[in-house]
Amino acid sequence: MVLLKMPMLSSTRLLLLSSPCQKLSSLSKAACFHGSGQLLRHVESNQGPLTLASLDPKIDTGKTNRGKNNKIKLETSSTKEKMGEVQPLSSNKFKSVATRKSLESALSPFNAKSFSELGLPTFLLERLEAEGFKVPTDVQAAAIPTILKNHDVVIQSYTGSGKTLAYLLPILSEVGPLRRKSPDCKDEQGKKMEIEAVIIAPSRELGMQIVREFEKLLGPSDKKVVQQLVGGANRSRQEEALKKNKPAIVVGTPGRIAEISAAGKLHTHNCRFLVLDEVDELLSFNFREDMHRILEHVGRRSGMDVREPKGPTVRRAERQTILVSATVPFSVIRAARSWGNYPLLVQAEKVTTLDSAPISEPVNLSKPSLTSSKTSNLQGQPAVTSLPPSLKHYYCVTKLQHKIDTMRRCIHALDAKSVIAFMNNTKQLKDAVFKLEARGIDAAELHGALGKLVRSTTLKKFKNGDLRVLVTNELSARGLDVAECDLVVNLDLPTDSIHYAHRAGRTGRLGRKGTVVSMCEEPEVFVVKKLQKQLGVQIPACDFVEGKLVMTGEEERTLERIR
Ligand SMILES: Nc1ncnc2c1ncn2[C@@H]1O[C@H](COP(=O)(O)OP(=O)(O)OP(=O)(O)O)[C@@H](O)[C@H]1O
Repeated sequence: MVLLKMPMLSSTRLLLLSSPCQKLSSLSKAACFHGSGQLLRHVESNQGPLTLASLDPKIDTGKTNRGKNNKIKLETSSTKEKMGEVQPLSSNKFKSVATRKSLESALSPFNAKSFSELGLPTFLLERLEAEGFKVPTDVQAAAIPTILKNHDVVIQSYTGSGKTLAYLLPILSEVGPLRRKSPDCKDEQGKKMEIEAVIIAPSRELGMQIVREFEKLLGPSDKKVVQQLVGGANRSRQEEALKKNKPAIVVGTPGRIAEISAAGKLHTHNCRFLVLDEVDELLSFNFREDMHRILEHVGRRSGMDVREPKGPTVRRAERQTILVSATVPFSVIRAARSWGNYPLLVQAEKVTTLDSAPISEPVNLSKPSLTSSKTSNLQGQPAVTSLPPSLKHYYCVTKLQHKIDTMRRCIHALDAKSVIAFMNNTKQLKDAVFKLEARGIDAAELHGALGKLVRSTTLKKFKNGDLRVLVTNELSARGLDVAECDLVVNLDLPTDSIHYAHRAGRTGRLGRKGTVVSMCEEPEVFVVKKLQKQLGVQIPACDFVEGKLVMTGEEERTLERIR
């Protein structure tokens, strides 16, 4: 077998403006990334110098009863480069993958210990066992002890590597019926229950998925401990449920959480955990006002002086802030420094200071500035691994009017069972579905303009395998977890490398195999080349001939030379 190895390059945000509509959305997002700092009340200078000694994980941070084995391994730099692998066509089997059993050990994210070594309470360990979670993933093994030690964290690890449980387990260790009960812990019956953890996600689908993950571990009798507060659902019913069930954990979208909070129906001043899942998306312009309210209110007691000296050795008087995403641009690092208390960066199995974080400023690659000094400075920076190592990437040049036909040939060539196809323009999704169905492929559209019932039903059908293709837009690019998805097709190229990473990450989850095929017209090939460079992955040209995927570009000739 011939392997082509190439070092990962810095995953700097790209701005590729290929249509007026994309241009607008990209620009507004870029504006918000730059502008998010203006939201912030605390400035960096409040925090004092950050030293490794001050981060000593063995120092007691105020809470008791922590596990003994949860020392945090701090690394001061993240300069190890990971190697991507590209295999020649002949070695590809393109089998569809349906179950956890099919994890490839070489690419598996499970190199860690057992859950019992991470300092989790017994009840929770029992629930994990019962639900079939046997071994923590690398990011879980690093993040769980760090959060249990009260550190604010930024968790960055590639898509499908288990980031949800990485924050959910430490929260359940401290909040709700599975928690570690310490002597001073008040009984629920003796004390008015308050919200102790708030989790924010950018979409209703992702919010509901997180709630299901909580419910799985809480079990049927305790599932009211968590409540979803997502948009699109009946607000007064949600407010009534809050009053009646007194949940300890709420999971929701920024708009709905901010709305209920502003109405005085959500009491979060004593909240201990604030999680922003897909934080880079939550920093976008669309969520700006709601996020401002949430960050100002959750876990912030009135009268508390937020300018008090901070430090990991000080008993926490305010919330613990946990920021999570597969992509961490500089705006997130800046936000973490401003909102957090000595935050640490957890990247896969490593825990480092934010100082050693790779900094990625947006670079507009629609201009011919690739060789400018700014770009060349980025070359030496460590790679940000946002993509699962098990993914295979290809692009296929095809005329606009032939894209659906090319996709049909792609699905058959790869024998793909569960496909997510992304388009940029919502209005074109229906037409794509119509054409796929005309070719005998079960498909449905999913986007934000559909009613909540249609959205839930479509997603359920896709997860159950009743639909072969889900045709969607950016709504489904973030967080959506469908284990069986074995192919992602970009019917339109994404606007930048961050969007590419999240779309691609819907397949190849948790070490499974997955393929990403981007369809483009000849004049767009340069965009693929730039994505390839930014992401540090090989994206060879391919076509689908006689029911097979064949590589057609210079990469194939390179492979021939190596052979
Ligand atoms: N330790 C584990 N053992 C087995 N399965 C796990 C484990 N941890 C997580 N999973 C499962 O792996 C899948 C992917 O996890 P999750 O959605 O948290 O990934 P993620 O890193 O948040 O991805 P994304 O960046 O796309 O949101 C989920 O179905 C989850 O239940």
